[in-house]
Amino acid sequence: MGERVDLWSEVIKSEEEEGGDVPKIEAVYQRRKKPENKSSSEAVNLGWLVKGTRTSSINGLKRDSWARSLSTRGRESIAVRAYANNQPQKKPARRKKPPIPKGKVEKAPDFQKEKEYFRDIDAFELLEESPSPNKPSTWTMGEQVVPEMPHLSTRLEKWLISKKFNHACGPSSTLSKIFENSISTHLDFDKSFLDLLSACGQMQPSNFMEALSKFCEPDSIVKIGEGTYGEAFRTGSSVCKIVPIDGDFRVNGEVQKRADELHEEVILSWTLNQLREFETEAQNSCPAFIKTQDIKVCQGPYDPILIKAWEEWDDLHGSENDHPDFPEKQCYVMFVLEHGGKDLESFVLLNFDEARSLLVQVTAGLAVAEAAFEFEHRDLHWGNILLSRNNSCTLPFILEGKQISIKTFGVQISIIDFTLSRINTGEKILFLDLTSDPYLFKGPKGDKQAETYRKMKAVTEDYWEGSFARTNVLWLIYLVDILLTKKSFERSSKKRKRTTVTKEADGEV
Ligand SMILES: Nc1ncnc2c1ncn2[C@@H]1O[C@H](COP(=O)(O)OP(=O)(O)OP(=O)(O)O)[C@@H](O)[C@H]1O
Repeated sequence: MGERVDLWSEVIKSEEEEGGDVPKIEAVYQRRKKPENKSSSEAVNLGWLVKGTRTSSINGLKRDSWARSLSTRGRESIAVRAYANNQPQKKPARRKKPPIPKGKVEKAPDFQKEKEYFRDIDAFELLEESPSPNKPSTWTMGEQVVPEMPHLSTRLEKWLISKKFNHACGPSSTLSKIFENSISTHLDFDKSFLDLLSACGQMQPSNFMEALSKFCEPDSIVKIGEGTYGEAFRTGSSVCKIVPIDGDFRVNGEVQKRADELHEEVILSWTLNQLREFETEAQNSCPAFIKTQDIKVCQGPYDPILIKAWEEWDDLHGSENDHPDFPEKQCYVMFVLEHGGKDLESFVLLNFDEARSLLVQVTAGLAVAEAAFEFEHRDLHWGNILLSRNNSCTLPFILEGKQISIKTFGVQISIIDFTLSRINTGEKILFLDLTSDPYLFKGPKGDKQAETYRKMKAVTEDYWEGSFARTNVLWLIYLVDILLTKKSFERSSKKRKRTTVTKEADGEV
């Protein structure tokens, strides 16, 4: 996260330390650190940096698989209008904004009382400013260098600064109390973090366990999977995927994702959720993408219960990830998802009908999302297709107004992990610029997954913001290959016999 301005908590803390009214002038000797520039171009450089150290043993990195090493995740978005001018492609019908679940949006605080209070004291001049001609962003106080003003731009701003650096002037301590519970946390966060919080319907990050205990008894939490960025835990009937963000140290050998990237992934997840609305007038709907039930920003170290769950999984499966030792201030995004079952890599398909249904569901799902949002998954390897068995016979899909019923043979798929995905929400195009991740295209020759990334690169010609539905087709071809070469069915001897007979009748060996 960028530099935070937490004047309120400092003011309040210093008041408490002073024991109330004793005025004390404190000098500030540190120059305010320049905020980190977090533009995507810098992220690109950072990515290279990480790649450079990746193969070395710095930090004892555990992950080194190219397939799971997308270090540069500079997710980007461009406005639809700008995009439409460049591309001879049809802009999709504007859809209503992604729905934030009803009842989950917290009410914004009403600052009316506080505003009136400050209007009343507006006549006060609270601080004598003496801008340094040499350093416009600093004020001088003798030898001391005073931090530059945060962008609060009100009388409040001046009062806060005066309170911080000259306790003798300004109104009494009651002022700080007025805002204590309402805006102190807001002053604490940078813009992209606030945007992320807002997309999650929050004013401030939640406590980890408070958030998790809404879904299950904490003791029942079990780790069920892991990716480079996320740890997945089963919490009752849901799955919580926890992604650390904004920290200045690497996790699993990768630079942590930034709040603005996660903000886009949050929008993308809510947008795909719209496809699950089967209204009568719906033009495009399908149940093929994992249902996002909630998304929360959390803060704090991993709870001992989560650490225990992590260690138990590590004992059984041998984790590729780092042990989750996070500091007090660590922030995360917690995706609360429907449990989608097992990934295709470990799921045992019982017969050809199940394999065929899997292919049809994935194909239809991609077709629907493509029609609705120009969606391209761009990373549909067998770890990102989950399967579960249920008693369903068919599943409803609507493609461009046409209702389709797909036979499931008792198997239902859920597509997950939209990190590389591209989507046109009707307001923005969200995509990941893979140009900045050359390592992704350097996987082993002949490996189906590696070849698929390379084919995508050839199709898009590195213009990743563009719409290239063919990338979806490339992943379908990959999927067929995987089913043919890497999956086998348990077959009864009776069935095997019948197959042989049929083949012989057809003149096949
Ligand atoms: N909704 C879900 N239901 C069941 N299992 C899930 C679910 N979401 C994630 N998982 C499990 O957690 C694993 C990691 O999830 P995911 O692929 O989304 O993480 P990631 O960090 O984004 O991965 P990557 O390394 O591909 O970037 C999955 O392979 C799967 O085993």
